[in-house]
Amino acid sequence: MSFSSKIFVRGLATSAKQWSPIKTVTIIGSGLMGSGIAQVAASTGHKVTVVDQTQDIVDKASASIKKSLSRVVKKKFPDDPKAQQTYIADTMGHLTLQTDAVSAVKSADLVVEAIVENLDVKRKLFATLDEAAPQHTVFASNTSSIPIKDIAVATKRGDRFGGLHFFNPVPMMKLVEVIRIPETSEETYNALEAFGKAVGKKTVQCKDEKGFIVNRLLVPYMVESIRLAERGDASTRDIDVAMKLGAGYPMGPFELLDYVGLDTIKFILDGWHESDPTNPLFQPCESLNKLVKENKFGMKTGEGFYSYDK
Ligand SMILES: C[C@H](O)CC(=O)SCCNC(=O)CCNC(=O)[C@H](O)C(C)(C)COP(=O)(O)OP(=O)(O)OC[C@H]1O[C@@H](n2cnc3c(N)ncnc32)[C@H](O)[C@@H]1OP(=O)(O)O
Ligand SMILES: NC(=O)c1ccc[n+]([C@@H]2O[C@H](COP(=O)([O-])OP(=O)(O)OC[C@H]3O[C@@H](n4cnc5c(N)ncnc54)[C@H](O)[C@@H]3O)[C@@H](O)[C@H]2O)c1
Repeated sequence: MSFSSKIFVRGLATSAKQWSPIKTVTIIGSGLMGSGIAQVAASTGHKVTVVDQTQDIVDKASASIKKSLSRVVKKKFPDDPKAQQTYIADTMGHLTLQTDAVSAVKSADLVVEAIVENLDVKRKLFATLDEAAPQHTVFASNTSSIPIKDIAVATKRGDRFGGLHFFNPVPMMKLVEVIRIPETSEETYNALEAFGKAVGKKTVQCKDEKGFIVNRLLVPYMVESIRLAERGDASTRDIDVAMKLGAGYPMGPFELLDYVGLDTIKFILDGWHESDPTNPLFQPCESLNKLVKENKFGMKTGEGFYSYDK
């Protein structure tokens, strides 16, 4: 085979690899979001490896995925226990949970990061994975608020980097936002969008701007709800009832704040205030700061705007 045709074939092979659908996925972070993303990827036939820091954490993630699956199958296969068990067994059969991130990316087509919302920790992780993952592997972050470009700079694969922003709870929320940075190649964007659809979500595309689409609208709405209560215009309960019955929302803003986590919302708001200090929507919120200072993060700690049985 001539030299030029070898280049041509290799080129096709390389680019063909970038065009082939994503089949093997590694998810780093098995918390609220990582376990949900793993669940929907495994239940749609993808080979999934989930990584977290300790065996105890991944064991807990396995239990939480099984618990969520048991809720899903009751609706998917009503009155058919055999089909329910088969679906759960097949999904769990596609899942490997471990604590070694480097070995977990060795044969990944896609790596989705869903670890703590901390830029330095995300950058450190991606820099390590960039050395370990194959050339064709696409990287994506599930970050709520950090610009994807600020994470991607830690790697040498900006053309194979994007954002996949899923919503909580992942098995129930039908949307995934697909975010591209200027370097994201067409092949990468197409692969990310196809993966979002393959796991059963509706995809939307947005620029790498603050909060992408949903959070840019939802976080200010939730914080404005707190300011409305701070002014004494209405109680948290009445504001929740009003938005559920008056606007058809499944949860009121204070229920949602406690559901997503007050620490997460404060992190997002503080980041946006720092980068745009005069924007009235991003001004610090006293009640939010007080609850977070008291470690009252909402459902995850048993108390936020409301109290929960832990
Ligand atoms: C900040 C981030 O970056 C971005 C975000 O994520 S912002 C947050 C986005 N998410 C939202 O806005 C969530 C809004 N809330 C909702 O959509 C709904 O309240 C909800 C889907 C969470 C719960 O559904 P709802 O009908 O209100 O109540 P619920 O009785 O808990 O669930 C009904 C059924 O849904 C299914 N379900 C709910 N949660 C589930 C889960 N985690 N796993 C599997 N199935 C679930 C179950 O079948 C459940 O029936 P069951 O209780 O008999 O098992
Ligand atoms: N909670 C939400 O509603 C929501 C929705 C969409 C996106 N997000 C984003 O998803 C990401 C994860 O959020 P979450 O709510 O699942 O958090 P979480 O705290 O539930 O889970 C984070 C997990 O990452 C693990 N982790 C941290 N550092 C790690 C490392 N270096 N290597 C491996 N694992 C590590 C932690 O042990 C933990 O299990 C964040 O970037 C967040 O902004 C959150």
